[in-house]
Amino acid sequence: MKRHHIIQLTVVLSIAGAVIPLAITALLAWNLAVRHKEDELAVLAARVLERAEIAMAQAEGALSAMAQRTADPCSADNIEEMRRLTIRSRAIEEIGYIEEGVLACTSWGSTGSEYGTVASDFRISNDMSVSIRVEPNDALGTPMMALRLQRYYALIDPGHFTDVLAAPTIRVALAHNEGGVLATNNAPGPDLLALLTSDRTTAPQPPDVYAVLTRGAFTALAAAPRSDVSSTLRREFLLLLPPAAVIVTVIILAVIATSRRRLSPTGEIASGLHRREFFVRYQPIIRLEDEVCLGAEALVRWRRRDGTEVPADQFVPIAERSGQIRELTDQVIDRVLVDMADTLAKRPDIHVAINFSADDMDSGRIITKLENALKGTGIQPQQIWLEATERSLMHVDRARATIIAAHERGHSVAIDDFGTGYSSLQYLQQLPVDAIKIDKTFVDTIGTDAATSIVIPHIIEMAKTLNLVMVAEGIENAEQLAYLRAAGVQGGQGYLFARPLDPGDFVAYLNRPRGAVAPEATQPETSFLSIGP
Ligand SMILES: Nc1nc2c(ncn2[C@@H]2O[C@H](COP(=O)(O)O[C@H]3[C@@H](O)[C@H](n4cnc5c(=O)[nH]c(N)nc54)O[C@@H]3COP(=O)(O)O)[C@@H](O)[C@H]2O)c(=O)[nH]1
Repeated sequence: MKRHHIIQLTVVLSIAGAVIPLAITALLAWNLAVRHKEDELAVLAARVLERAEIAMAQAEGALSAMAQRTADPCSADNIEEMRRLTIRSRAIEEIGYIEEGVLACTSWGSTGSEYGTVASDFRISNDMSVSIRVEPNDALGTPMMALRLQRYYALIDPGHFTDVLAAPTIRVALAHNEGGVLATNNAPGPDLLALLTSDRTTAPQPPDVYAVLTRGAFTALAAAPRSDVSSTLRREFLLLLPPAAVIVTVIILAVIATSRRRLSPTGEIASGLHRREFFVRYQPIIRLEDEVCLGAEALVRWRRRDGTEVPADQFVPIAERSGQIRELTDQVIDRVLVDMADTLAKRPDIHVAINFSADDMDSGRIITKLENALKGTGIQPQQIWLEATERSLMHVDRARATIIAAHERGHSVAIDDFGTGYSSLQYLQQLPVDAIKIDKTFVDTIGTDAATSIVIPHIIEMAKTLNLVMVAEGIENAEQLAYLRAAGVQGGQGYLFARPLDPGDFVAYLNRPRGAVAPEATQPETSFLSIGP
């Protein structure tokens, strides 16, 4: 993914990382606010039910008490008792006695007025019936509910059930299972009343927040408009905001950290490895004696998606530090075998030197990797050289074990950049390497009066003493070539011969007619590379 795409994605994910948790928080706050409102409404509905139950119980009790009296129903004593029961009960408005359709007396005295035919709407028990809407003759105002036992009746104002202390926006209703809606307060609409009378699960959901409670034969409803919820919503949202802010911060930090990682060199190398953007160029290695090409050094390159080519020294050290060098080495080995399988199989006199890092040399895992990779390719292990810098061989014991294992399989091993590291005679004696590659910095001093120009004769002497093959790096001019050839350095590479080449160009270079010995004539025994285990 390109840099600006990663930055765009980071911005989008950061915004989403902030918006989504805040939206979820708002939704959660809304649900909590609704839940709290529903709880408040349930308390109101419970109060309505309680009032209804108490009122009914009081009316039933009063009627039973009156029915048990033996005195003349409309005697002064009986009327006094009716009045006493009416006054003692908050719910009962009136108790009366009916005789042959005539209201003989009530708690307020004798009347003699017509009672009329009042149909009963439902029965509480076998002998107690209820009429929901009774218009009392003495016009107490609102329609009343009448409970009747034998000839006694008690009038209850149903408004008393629903007349609970609540905000004006709160709508309340009470229904009896058999009698339907008994009382309402603040005029609940038909959609709310439907919740009392029909199946609540199938009834259309009203826009209001509501609570419906059923106890015994009564069902009570309390409802509030959604706008009432907003007052508690703010409080709930502010309560949830601190944890939401923490989540948002964590998400944004994680997004930024991930994109920084992806934008970091390590992240970019990881993407490059994932997309296998690394490829190999081959710098010819020349036998100085007759300038015959005997092989090549594999030098990794990175072609980014935008087409830019990154040189090895800009990413190899990073890959070494980040532990990505293993994957990189593996991809280089695979690439070399793909690029060179045909050429190496046809030309057993040719070798390719692959660079390995400290991690590769310490772990020794490359030996197995090479062994597996070479299987069935027709390439001889002798044709793959291992190159490692002196710094890569610092853990002498582990490096020696890897070198020995390489020898056992037929590979040769060269110390790269010789002279720039910790090279000492003792150190070299401990490592059974086959060749040294004299670093370019020393080759550069040939023919100059640089202070380091005196080093190269010593390196050459030391290598000869230890019977090591020498390959000089970075030969750029004829003077350097002449000096090295005269000093007995067997091999060399550098821009004087060729720059690192693409595989096809290297094969063409290898087969070039100019000054080259015919491939058939270039037999391994004539090569300085015929050394080895
Ligand atoms: N672990 C691995 N290390 C690798 C691998 N491929 C390369 N490397 C190491 O990276 C360092 C830089 O290498 P590179 O940029 O490829 O440079 C090499 C040559 O291009 C350059 N060269 C060769 N001849 C000349 C010359 O005449 N003049 C001149 N100015 N430069 C020249 O030198 C580098 C050769 O390096 P080496 O022989 O290995 O020292 C370098 O340390 C590589 O080792 C890899 O796959 N794995």
